[in-house]
Amino acid sequence: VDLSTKVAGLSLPNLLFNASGVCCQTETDLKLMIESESGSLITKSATYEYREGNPSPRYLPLPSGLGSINSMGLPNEGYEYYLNFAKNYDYSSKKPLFISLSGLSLADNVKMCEAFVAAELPCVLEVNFSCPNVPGKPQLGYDMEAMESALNVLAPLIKKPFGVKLPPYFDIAHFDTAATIFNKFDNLVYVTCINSVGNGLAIDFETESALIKPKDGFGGLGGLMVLNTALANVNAFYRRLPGKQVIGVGGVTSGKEVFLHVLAGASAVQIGTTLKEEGPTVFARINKELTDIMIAKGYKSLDEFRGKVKTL
Ligand SMILES: O=C(O)c1[nH]c(=O)[nH]c(=O)c1Cl
Repeated sequence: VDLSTKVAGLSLPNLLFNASGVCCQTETDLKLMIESESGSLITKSATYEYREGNPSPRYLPLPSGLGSINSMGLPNEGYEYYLNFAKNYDYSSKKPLFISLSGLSLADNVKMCEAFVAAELPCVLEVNFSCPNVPGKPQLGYDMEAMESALNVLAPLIKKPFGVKLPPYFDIAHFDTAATIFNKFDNLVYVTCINSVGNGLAIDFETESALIKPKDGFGGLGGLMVLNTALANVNAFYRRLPGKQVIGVGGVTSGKEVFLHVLAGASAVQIGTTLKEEGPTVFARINKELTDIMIAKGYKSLDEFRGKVKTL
C-alpha cells in the first residue's frame, strides 16, 4: 500500500504531518517531528518578533474527550528563528519542510516573505489567514476583501508555489467567494482547511469556571468534534479549486478520519489535538491504521479514492 503524496510539487513519503502550532515551536519540537513517522512537518506560525503568547492555562483537552480548546496567542520564537531552521534543514531528508507565517500586519507578512524569498530555500511557505486568538486582531480569513488585498501583495512577492491556512467557513456563499479569490492566484497551489473553530467556550461543571485563562475562556476548538466541519471545508474547496490542492486538518484521531479526509479530497492530512495528547508516535499508529483500512477496502494508493466521496 502506497501512502505517498505530492503537495506544492514536493513529494511526501506519507500524507501525514503535524497541524501548525503542535510539536513545532522550538528546534526540540521540530526534531521530534523529523524523527517521527510523519511524511513532512510545518513550523509554528511565525510573527516578525518573538512572542510569549497568552497567559496559561491556554490549551486544554476537553473533559468530554471530544476535542480541545486553545487560546495560545501566537507564541513563537520570531520569524528569524524559523528562517535559520529552514537554512539549516536537511532537504535531502525526504521530508519536505513547510513554514507557517502569521504576521500581525500585512507589512510584517511582506517583510517575512521577502526574507524567505531572498534565502531561496526549498521549503514551502504557508500564510496563516486564520489565527483566532490575538486579542483585538480580527482574523483575515473572515474579511474577504482584506484577504484578497493581502494576496494581491503576497502572491507576486512569494513567486513560488505557496499555500494559505484557512478558518472554517459555514456558509456556501463564503466557500464561493473565498474560492473565487483563491482562483485568481496561480501560485497559490493549496489551501489548508481547517484552522480551529474560533471562539468556543469550555466551562467546568464543578468549578463553574471557564477552562482557559485568556479572553474570558474563549478559544479555538479542535479535535473529533470539528471533524464534520473540517470534511465539509476540505470537500467544498476541493470542488471549487480545480488544479489546486487541499490539505485536510481537523478531527483526526485514527486512520478512519484520515481516510475520510482523503475521500473528501485531501492531498495530505495534518494532526493537531491527537498529536498534542498522544505525542509523535501517533504518526506510526495512524499510518498503520490507514494501511489496514486501504487493504480491507482494496485500495493500493491514495489517488484511487481521493475526492471520490459519493453523493446520494
Ligand atoms: O493561538 C494561536 O497561537 C493559534 N491557535 C489556533 O488554534 N490557530 C492558530 O492559527 C493560532 Cl496562531
